[in-house]
Amino acid sequence: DVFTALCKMERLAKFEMIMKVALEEYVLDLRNQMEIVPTELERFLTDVRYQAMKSNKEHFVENPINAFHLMYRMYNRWSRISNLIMCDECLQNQAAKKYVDTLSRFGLDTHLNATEKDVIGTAMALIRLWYVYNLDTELLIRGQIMDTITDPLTSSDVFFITDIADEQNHHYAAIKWLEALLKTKESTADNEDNIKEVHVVRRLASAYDKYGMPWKSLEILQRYNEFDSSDEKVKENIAYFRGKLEKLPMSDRTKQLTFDEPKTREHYYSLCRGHVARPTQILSELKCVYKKSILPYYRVKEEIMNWKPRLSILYDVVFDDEANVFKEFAMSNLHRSGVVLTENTAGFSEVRISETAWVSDATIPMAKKLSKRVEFITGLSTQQYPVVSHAEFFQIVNYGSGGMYEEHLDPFGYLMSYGRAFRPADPQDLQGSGDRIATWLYYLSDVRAGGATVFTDLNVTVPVVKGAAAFWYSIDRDGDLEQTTTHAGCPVLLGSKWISNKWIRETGQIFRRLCGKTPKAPDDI
Ligand SMILES: O=C(O)CCC(=O)C(=O)O
Ligand SMILES: [Fe+2]
Repeated sequence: DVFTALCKMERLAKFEMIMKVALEEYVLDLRNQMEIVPTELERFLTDVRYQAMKSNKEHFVENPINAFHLMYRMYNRWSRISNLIMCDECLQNQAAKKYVDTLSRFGLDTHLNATEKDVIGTAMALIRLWYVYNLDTELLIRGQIMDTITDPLTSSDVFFITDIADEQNHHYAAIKWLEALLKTKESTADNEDNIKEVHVVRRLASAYDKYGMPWKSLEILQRYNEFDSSDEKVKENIAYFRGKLEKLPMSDRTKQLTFDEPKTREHYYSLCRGHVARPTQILSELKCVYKKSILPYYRVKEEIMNWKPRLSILYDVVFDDEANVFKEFAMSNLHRSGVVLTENTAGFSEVRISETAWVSDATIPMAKKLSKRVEFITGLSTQQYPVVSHAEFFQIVNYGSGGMYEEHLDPFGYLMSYGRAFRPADPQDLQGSGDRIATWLYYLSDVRAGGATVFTDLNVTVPVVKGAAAFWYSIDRDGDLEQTTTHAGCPVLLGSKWISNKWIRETGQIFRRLCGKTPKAPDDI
């Protein structure tokens, strides 16, 4: 997959530049051979010249609308063009051979090519961002997200996106998007793609019908017919819906359009938007301190976000060049992030859209350095041994377009002993090192918007601040799970989010995390 990591999408945008050059050469060669250049190819080349100029700019795909445009073009248009050039008999042609050669000379690996899953992934990203951040649908279609503006979504883009939304049971979104598209159609004379207002009207009517509101479909069509009665299809549709409605009992005519995202996630979304206020009583007890480390000369800026369980943000704990070393390492080692799914199985799932690389302290000196820093600041051991380690390898993560990680707890053990039926992926490892006692999360990048780490029980939103780290205990001093450390990584709205996790295990901390005066005493690090 490509959509699952922003850095892969950036590579894809660069890849397109090379494809564009190869295509230009191909057209030139055809002309020199006095061959006919297919009009589709000519038209595409004009478009792609203009597009690739923009998509080659840095940070381009960090905008999810751009990410969608790029993927859509790659999957739908480039693949058609490639088929056109590389058909069996065409490959006899010198120009076509050269085209293929140029691509392979640049080592363009096929797995970087966009697949259907990628286009769907970037379309779903737009839907997700729209409902999580309450984005204005019309503005979004016009290409605006917050204060950034880019190429609008065309009518056929919106048709594609709403089809995906419908398939994935986001019917509310599909209807709202079509309604907004209709409004933009009404307010502009734009009729690109030959998609006219009437086409949108009929789609919207059909979407309402599928949703179980055929009377709304009828209403929409009738309204359109009053204004323009020349369309025969609309008249047919009106007759069809009249007939359908007559057969429908009155009791089935009451359904209204309602927001269909699970209610349980609404709180998580509010936190992502930064809209949850905490009680003044709690806020008044929080503070910022210069925290002592285990080195006598080293102190760090700590913002305490919660006392029990202890949750803090540490500032200026990783420098830009250090973060770059991690990112560089990760870029060539990324794989889709896994999650524990069921008994004994780990896997990929839609709850986590990102890619991951693991790095041990022995692999690169920077990993050792940053591990040690965690140890200096927290006082906990991060020592790695061949068998039983005190902490895990660093997990470096890059999120994808609209990428997020839904609510979860970091320790594995709760899967075993806290009422859930299934066991962790690697019980042997847990027997040796114990469970994840604490999480240290380095923020290796800034983002323009979104992507906060939110704690849904504590009502804490930790923003993405490059150079900072979040640190919290997931298991209390008594060895019990801190259920309230349930947290999530919010969808990234604008930007490329990089983090690196260090999970600290129970073993090795016995003389480092001392008991409190009472079994449940808050941590005081
Ligand atoms: O990306 C984030 O903000 C949270 C990530 C996280 O919770 C995890 O990787 O376990
Ligand atoms: Fe986590």
